[in-house]
Amino acid sequence: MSSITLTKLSKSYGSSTVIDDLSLSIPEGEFLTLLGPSGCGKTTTLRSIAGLETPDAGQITIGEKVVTCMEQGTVLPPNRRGVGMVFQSYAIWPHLSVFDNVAYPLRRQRVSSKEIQHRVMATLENVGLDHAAHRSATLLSGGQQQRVALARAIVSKPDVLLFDEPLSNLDAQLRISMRDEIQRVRSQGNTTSVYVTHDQSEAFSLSDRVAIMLGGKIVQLDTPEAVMARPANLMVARFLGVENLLQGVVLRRDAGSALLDVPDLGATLTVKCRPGDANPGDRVTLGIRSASITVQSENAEPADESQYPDEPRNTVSGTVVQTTFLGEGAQYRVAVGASHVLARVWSNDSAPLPPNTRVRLSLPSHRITVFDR
Ligand SMILES: Nc1ncnc2c1ncn2[C@@H]1O[C@H](COP(=O)(O)OP(=O)(O)OP(=O)(O)O)[C@@H](O)[C@H]1O
Repeated sequence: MSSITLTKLSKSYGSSTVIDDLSLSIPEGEFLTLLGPSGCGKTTTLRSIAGLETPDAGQITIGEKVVTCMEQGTVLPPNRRGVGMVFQSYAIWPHLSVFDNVAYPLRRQRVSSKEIQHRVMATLENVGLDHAAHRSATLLSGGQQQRVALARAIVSKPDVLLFDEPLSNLDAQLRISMRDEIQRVRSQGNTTSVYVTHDQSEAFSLSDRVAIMLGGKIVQLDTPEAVMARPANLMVARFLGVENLLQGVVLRRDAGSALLDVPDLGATLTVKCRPGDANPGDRVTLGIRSASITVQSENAEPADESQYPDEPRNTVSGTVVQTTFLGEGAQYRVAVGASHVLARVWSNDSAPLPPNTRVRLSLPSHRITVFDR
């Protein structure tokens, strides 16, 4: 187990800056995910930690060891960094058996054959592949090949585990079982881990903290819950798929909340916000997820909202223009004022409301995020 520190890391290809003066500290034992859209520089950052890519500037420390320091010309090769890596493409050797694939890093370290036999079999057992030890690795399914890659990454008990989109080539079901496998293996050794993905659900389910990367920079570094609840800015909100983004103007400000005029909805809304987030006259953008909005037919009894006695519910009226049945619940596109609002209902307790139904939407104030325009 080692901490990882990146200091002022930069990398360009021609005129395109891929990592832009990036600094990041990952404490011992943490599972951190670099999450961002394609091309934002996640893989290049990960490969720089592994020693498979050389940055133009900056320093990387693993534990006490400076593994890259461009200012001093230090670049340790991958096999001297104490890292294990799992790639999207499995990267296992087709001409070797499962056993020999996993044994490979130990043989490079000149570990005795008795010890190799013991450690490889124990690791294969750990990932549920001991029965396949002597099969050719290429005869295994994609999911099993990725388990071989995971076993090979952990067999030498590295200080750090690096994962480059390891689930991308697997189908939905295998993805979940491999994700659980990574979580299990990781929690056994509590190895410091860096994981790269563009998939939010992977990032949120595995990580202690998530670093959102956009354009070669980390724009938000937080727990999964905090990233979901409070995207740092509008670009992060868009990347995370916050469906409803509305324009507003701040009318009034109290200690913990603000009253906003939202002409698109023809309504005023109260939102929770931090001091300094919104001042009277500010033009802002409001973000709210479809799943945070409650939908009710106007003919139904108003919902019991006593669980949030001090919470302004921001109720607005509208007309359903589109209903999409999602298997588990439904999504509604609702015309409110001059705008459309997306709302997601998770329950199948009653039949989905058909188009043209008049509805009440509740937009809980603590679920609305305010962004500078
Ligand atoms: N060897 C290279 N030569 C030129 N350009 C490169 C090279 N490697 C990466 N790039 C470019 O650098 C940018 C960042 O690549 P990187 O793979 O780090 O992004 P990413 O966020 O991991 O994206 P993805 O999820 O698509 O892999 C991309 O525009 C990519 O085309």
